[in-house]
Amino acid sequence: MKNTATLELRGISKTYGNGRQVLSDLSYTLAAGEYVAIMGDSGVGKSTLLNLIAGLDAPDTGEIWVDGIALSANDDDAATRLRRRHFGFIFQAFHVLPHLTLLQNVSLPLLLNHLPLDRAETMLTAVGLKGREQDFPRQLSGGELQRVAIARALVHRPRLILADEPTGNLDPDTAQEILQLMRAEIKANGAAGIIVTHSQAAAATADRILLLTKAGLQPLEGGSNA
Ligand SMILES: Nc1ncnc2c1ncn2[C@@H]1O[C@H](COP(=O)(O)OP(=O)(O)OP(=O)(O)O)[C@@H](O)[C@H]1O
Repeated sequence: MKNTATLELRGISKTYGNGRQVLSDLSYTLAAGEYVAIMGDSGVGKSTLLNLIAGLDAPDTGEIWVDGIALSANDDDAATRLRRRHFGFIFQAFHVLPHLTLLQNVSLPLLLNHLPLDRAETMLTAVGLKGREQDFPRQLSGGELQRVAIARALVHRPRLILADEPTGNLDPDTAQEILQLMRAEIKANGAAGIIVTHSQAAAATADRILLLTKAGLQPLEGGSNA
């Protein structure tokens, strides 16, 4: 493993077409094995930041480096390969595919990355869906679907896990179990993770809590520091 930061943000700025500047000259470095929560007022730009890191949108200025590779230096194919192999997304927008069984859905990142498929079943069990492998997404509740999305995001042991309100539609006990699973996966794989959340309980499962304001990302007390 290269001895570089897993994620490095250098002077990121983003203004939307309507002239609204959301992020201004934001810099931050996330090391391998680090798990941070980002909190902040509604509209401050948390999802915008996560979308930029995910490569779903491009910053106006600045660079985003993942494992020593600049995202902007990648052509589209290379960026897609990097994301597919190294990223795990837990976003509301990343729907579970309706025509695939749960097992097929969770197997997808393994298939695309030519990895052994057996971990798909393990991950479904880890999120409490053992015995539901052959079910289709339409047979699941919203919370169960979210757990499938989480299993799919973690199954290929990504280097960088990005989660936007991952437990928003889970009951508190299940949310805690899933958050601890996310944390355990990040730590076991020497990955890095960012969770964006309004929930203090969810944020407290990260190593550190960062507050996003107009001034940038500032540390806040309250992470688990474990
Ligand atoms: N595609 C877009 N076009 C124009 N403005 C946008 C776009 N996406 C987001 N915004 C604006 O940018 C600002 C930041 O939005 P963002 O979703 O990043 O905030 P957030 O901190 O994640 O908020 P919340 O906690 O409410 O989810 C908001 O004022 C929003 O209206």
